[in-house]
Amino acid sequence: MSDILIVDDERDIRELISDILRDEGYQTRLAANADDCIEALNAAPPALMILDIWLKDSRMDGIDILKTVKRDNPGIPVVIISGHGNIEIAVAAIKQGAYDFIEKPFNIDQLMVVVGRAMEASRLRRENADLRKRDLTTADLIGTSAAFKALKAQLDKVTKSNGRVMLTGPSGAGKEMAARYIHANSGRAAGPFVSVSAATIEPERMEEVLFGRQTAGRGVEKGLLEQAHGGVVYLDEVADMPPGTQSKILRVLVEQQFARVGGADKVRVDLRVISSTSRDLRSEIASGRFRQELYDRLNVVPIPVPGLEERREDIPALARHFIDMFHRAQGLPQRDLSAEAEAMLQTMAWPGNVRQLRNLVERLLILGEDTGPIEARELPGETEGVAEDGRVILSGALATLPLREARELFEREYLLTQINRFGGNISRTANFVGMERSALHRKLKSLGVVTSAKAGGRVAQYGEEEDEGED
Ligand SMILES: Nc1ncnc2c1ncn2[C@@H]1O[C@H](COP(=O)(O)OP(=O)(O)OP(=O)(O)O)[C@@H](O)[C@H]1O
Repeated sequence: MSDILIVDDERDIRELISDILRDEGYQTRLAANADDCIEALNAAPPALMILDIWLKDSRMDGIDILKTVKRDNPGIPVVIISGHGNIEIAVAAIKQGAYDFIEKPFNIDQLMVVVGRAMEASRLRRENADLRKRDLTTADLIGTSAAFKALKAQLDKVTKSNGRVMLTGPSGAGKEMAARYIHANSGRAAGPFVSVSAATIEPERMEEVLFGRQTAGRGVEKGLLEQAHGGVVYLDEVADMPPGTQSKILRVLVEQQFARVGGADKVRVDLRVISSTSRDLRSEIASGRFRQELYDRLNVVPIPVPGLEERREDIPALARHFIDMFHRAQGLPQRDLSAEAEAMLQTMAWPGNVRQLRNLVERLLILGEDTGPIEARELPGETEGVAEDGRVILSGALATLPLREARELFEREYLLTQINRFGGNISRTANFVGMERSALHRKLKSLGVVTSAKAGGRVAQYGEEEDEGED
């Protein structure tokens, strides 16, 4: 990401700019029209773009390309080249997000000043983004539960080797985080960590994205595998890999080398492969969707990553960790968690695992109060209920109480609800809940529930006795 993409329909001009910049030590890539430009952007985002406004034989002009870049790659600074006297267009381009402009004809010094400034801005922006990303992705793994400790012990063991690791576990449980942990604590920590999400790469572009491209005009554009040289390549959700990609990856693993698209040279890269799946690969293999040979090569050390519900003990520490993180990275308020909110978080269902917790914390910090602890009432309307798998979901209020008090609260609310359902009719209620009428009366009395025969409204309540409601 330290090269400059020069987009100009006039060959002399783009080559002149390129020569000047290369003399100054920059790497350049050239594009003559919108299609070449978009292709180059997709192959790898450059550190800077120099873009001519008028492009002949191009399906988009410079302003349209600028808009596309600002939409898809807002971090790339774009310097516009405008014709002499076209100051309005240059101003319009700046409004669309261009970093600066140079007017034709320009001299070398002007060009170098603008490019120097833009590259510096780009470097700072990247550094910032990297810092933020590191903050969000490679922070220490949080957890003290038994399930987490078992995971950590396995991760620590594999940091010392170079073996291929397959992380399994539900989505959002922290598989990529675990892979980053292995990388950061291994001998490859100084090398790159490159994440490949095969499902999101268009199958037609897969080879180019993975293996890179080699052309006479543009030289070498490194693919993801080459970018990961000396480090770790993380194959995310391998079960989502189209069959063609599975074969290609398998061949690289077997041959330990590959060729770039359009190139004959064999490229050898030094990689550690860590992959992940949230699906059962054995059944994917059985149904013919995943190749057994690839599975055997990737699954050298399988490590299961537990879902959040298997490590509820870690939820408060994780929630506090995310509060700190969002405070530092985004300036969101640093709030504590009330005991009820904490208990409620620990009893909720977490189908989206740690990611869901992180998103919830972010939402609470954005939408909630600026000060004071996060309270249970701010949490999503999860209350007691019976989950699909038959487990009871408890609210924070119940979860913080001793059993006797929790049972009393439950019984009172349960019986109130039933009496109201049956319109205050104690016989029918007793029949439904499976108690003798007299026993139910005693129970209600001990719980402080009074019933009222008044028509309409809530006919049973907790509190002062009004009259002996009867059927
Ligand atoms: N133990 C942990 N400590 C701190 N943060 C964690 C931990 N586990 C996961 N996270 C955070 O939870 C979020 C989801 O984790 P990650 O992306 O690693 O999950 P994943 O299992 O790879 O998900 P998917 O399979 O959907 O890609 C990330 O923001 C990550 O930083």
